[in-house]
Amino acid sequence: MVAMKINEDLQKERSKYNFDVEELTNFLDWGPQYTLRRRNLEQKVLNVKGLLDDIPEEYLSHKEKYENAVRKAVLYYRILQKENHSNISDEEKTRANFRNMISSAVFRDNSPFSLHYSMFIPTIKGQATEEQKAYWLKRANNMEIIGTYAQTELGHGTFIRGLETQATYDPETEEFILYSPTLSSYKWWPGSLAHTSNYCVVMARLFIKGKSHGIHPFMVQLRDEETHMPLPGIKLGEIGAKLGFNNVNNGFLGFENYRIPRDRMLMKNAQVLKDGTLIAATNSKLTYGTMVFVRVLIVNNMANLLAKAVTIAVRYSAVRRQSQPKPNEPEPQILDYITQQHKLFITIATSHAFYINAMWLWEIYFNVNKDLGAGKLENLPELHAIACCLKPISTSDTTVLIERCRLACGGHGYMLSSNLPQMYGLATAACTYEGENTVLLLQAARALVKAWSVRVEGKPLKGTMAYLAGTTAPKKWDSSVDSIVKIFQDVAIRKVSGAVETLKDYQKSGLSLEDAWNKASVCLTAASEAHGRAILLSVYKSEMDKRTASLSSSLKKVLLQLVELYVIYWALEKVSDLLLYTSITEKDITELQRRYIGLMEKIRPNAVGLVDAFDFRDEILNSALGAYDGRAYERLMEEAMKSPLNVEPVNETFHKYLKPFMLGKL
Ligand SMILES: CCCCCCCCCCCCCCCCCC(=O)SCCNC(=O)CCNC(=O)[C@H](O)C(C)(C)COP(=O)(O)OP(=O)(O)OC[C@H]1O[C@@H](n2cnc3c(N)ncnc32)[C@H](O)[C@@H]1OP(=O)(O)O
Ligand SMILES: Cc1cc2nc3c(=O)[nH]c(=O)nc-3n(C[C@H](O)[C@H](O)[C@H](O)COP(=O)(O)OP(=O)(O)OC[C@H]3O[C@@H](n4cnc5c(N)ncnc54)[C@H](O)[C@@H]3O)c2cc1C
Repeated sequence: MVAMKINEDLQKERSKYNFDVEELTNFLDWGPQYTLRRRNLEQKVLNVKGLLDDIPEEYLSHKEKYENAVRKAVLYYRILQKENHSNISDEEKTRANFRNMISSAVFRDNSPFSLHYSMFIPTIKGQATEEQKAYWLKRANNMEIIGTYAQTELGHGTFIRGLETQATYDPETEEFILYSPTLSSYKWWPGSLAHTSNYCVVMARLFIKGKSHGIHPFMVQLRDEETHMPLPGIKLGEIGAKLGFNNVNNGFLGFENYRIPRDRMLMKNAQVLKDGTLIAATNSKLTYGTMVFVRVLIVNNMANLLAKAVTIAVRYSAVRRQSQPKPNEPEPQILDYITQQHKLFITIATSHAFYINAMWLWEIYFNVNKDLGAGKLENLPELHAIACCLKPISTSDTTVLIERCRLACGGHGYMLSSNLPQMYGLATAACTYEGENTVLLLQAARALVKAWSVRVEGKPLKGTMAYLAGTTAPKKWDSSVDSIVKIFQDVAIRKVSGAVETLKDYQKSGLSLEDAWNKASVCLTAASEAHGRAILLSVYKSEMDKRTASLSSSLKKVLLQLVELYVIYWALEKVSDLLLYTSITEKDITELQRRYIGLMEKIRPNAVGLVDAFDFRDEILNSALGAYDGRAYERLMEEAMKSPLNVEPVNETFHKYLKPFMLGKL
């Protein structure tokens, strides 16, 4: 084997760490056993021939991209499927896959099967009866059928109660008749829907004897299992090219009185009996369960995306040299510029903050799910409220920080071969899908306004809302990390109380609740963001205090530096709130700024170590700029040579257009 030649600057960086990189990798993976599993799986998958692209995806046409993605997806999921056969619980599977990013080695974009795994299977698990599960889950897990989740329509995504697709029960034949009454009722967006899936869960409005009974899930066969032709009564197609997700095969779907048997309604929560009697769900929002699951998954996924982006940007910043601040001295590594550290170190810390919050949120999710299984619904609203804050904050912060990583790589970050633009495309999509961010913050605001009225009644508040019982009096500034975290809760209390007051004032002025809500909605989303930030900061700090107790003192020190950096970064970002709601002075702010710079200096020697600890194989980073060996320039040139335009020295457009044009003949 030829020894890998490592860029000298990177080599030097790697001799400077003052913590154990492997210990941090194990910590991030939720335990060393999961690091081992993840690496074994990566080894198995990435050795499969034909899985990685010779020609980068971006040089393919729209059609070729899809066809290539399906080819690779089949190879990839066959291996994953074998792994899934092992008899482990969903909780264990989640931990094992917490930092599984293999699919980004296979697709710079995303997989045409991602909806099958992220929504189709979870919907069967969450919405089907035991009997239905026994049949459909087996088929779906074996990939005998490929499915998706079709909820959004051309006319409505956010407002689920406004969906128009009809499922009318016919007791004569014991069938549902699916019908799309308008253009706006066409399903629009579901991934894999256009040409990949042959089944899908359709969310449709149930009608029995002319009466509407709200939205329910139906298992619908779309295509013939043998020929893959759309079945009569089904109108299917692809919605076209997008900013990202071009492998994902997002589609449209309409129904022309398409009949399905009664047992195709997923009936765990609500049932339609043969004679058309409806047994309603104990809570109509149980139908929204898959969305809650994916919102939790998204926080997890954002931590992974950020870790990838910052690995690329930090390694590149260690090998890139630019400018000459001191005469007669070599150009510094751009990583030595404080402004560069300001772009990057917060991204490392944010990734950690999201990992820790995602672990915490998964535990809550599993507990609520167990409760639901036992018929206990009381903790569902809190889970929904937390997910409605953390999903928007994690996706919007990730989008901003990936873009910052791209900018940190200068011109080379703009290259698709850096993989940063594609990652931006994936992150910004998540700001919209699975509940548009503003809309989710407004959902969280409903819960906060309710919590405020509980406080006003003098009743106790629970869980993540308990702190809202605190005083609204201005706070004395104290710059310890614990105090700043607490102050973020105080800021949230003030913002919630301010938003409630604003809402009431508008109502008092004669507006209806709905109009007052609309007028107050900027304050309401700000209150939800403040609540979400308070959760993120306090969970990151308290879980880190707990989880680092068993770590070596050297690693603990580095991790707590990142916690402090994160907390101070956000204090400085939200300084206007601190000026409004605490006794902070200009001098305190200057001290915070100095402390922030001091922390970056402490983190600087460990920067490459911290990103090495994310432990992404080069295939997974899939970037010319971020590989372990730091050969960024060589890889940029290698990637450039893959451009189809470099195959011939003179392009035919010269003879066809340029020459006649220059000769004045065109
Ligand atoms: C191995 C490989 C695996 C690969 C994985 C790789 C990882 C990648 C990550 C995943 C990739 C996925 C790819 C992309 C997937 C995108 C899929 C979609 O977008 S799909 C489409 C996604 N689409 C969307 O997300 C649509 C967004 N829209 C919505 O969710 C809803 O319409 C709404 C929530 C906005 C309003 O609903 P509405 O019915 O009008 O409700 P009201 O406002 O009237 O509130 C009434 C009461 O209900 C309460 N409540 C509400 N929800 C819930 C809940 N879930 N629970 C509990 N409670 C809930 C609420 O709090 C309120 O309580 P209260 O105040 O009265 O006490
Ligand atoms: C990449 C991608 C993949 C997707 N995959 C799927 C899928 O697999 N299956 C599926 O069913 N769907 C899917 N979707 C659809 C997605 O879930 C919806 O686009 C999303 O829920 C937002 O709904 P919308 O498009 O109707 O936006 P709209 O609700 O029309 O939002 C437009 C604007 O209106 C504002 N707005 C809307 N309602 C309110 C309100 N009540 N108060 C204040 N402001 C409001 C929003 O904040 C936003 O600024 C996908 C979307 C994308 C981008």
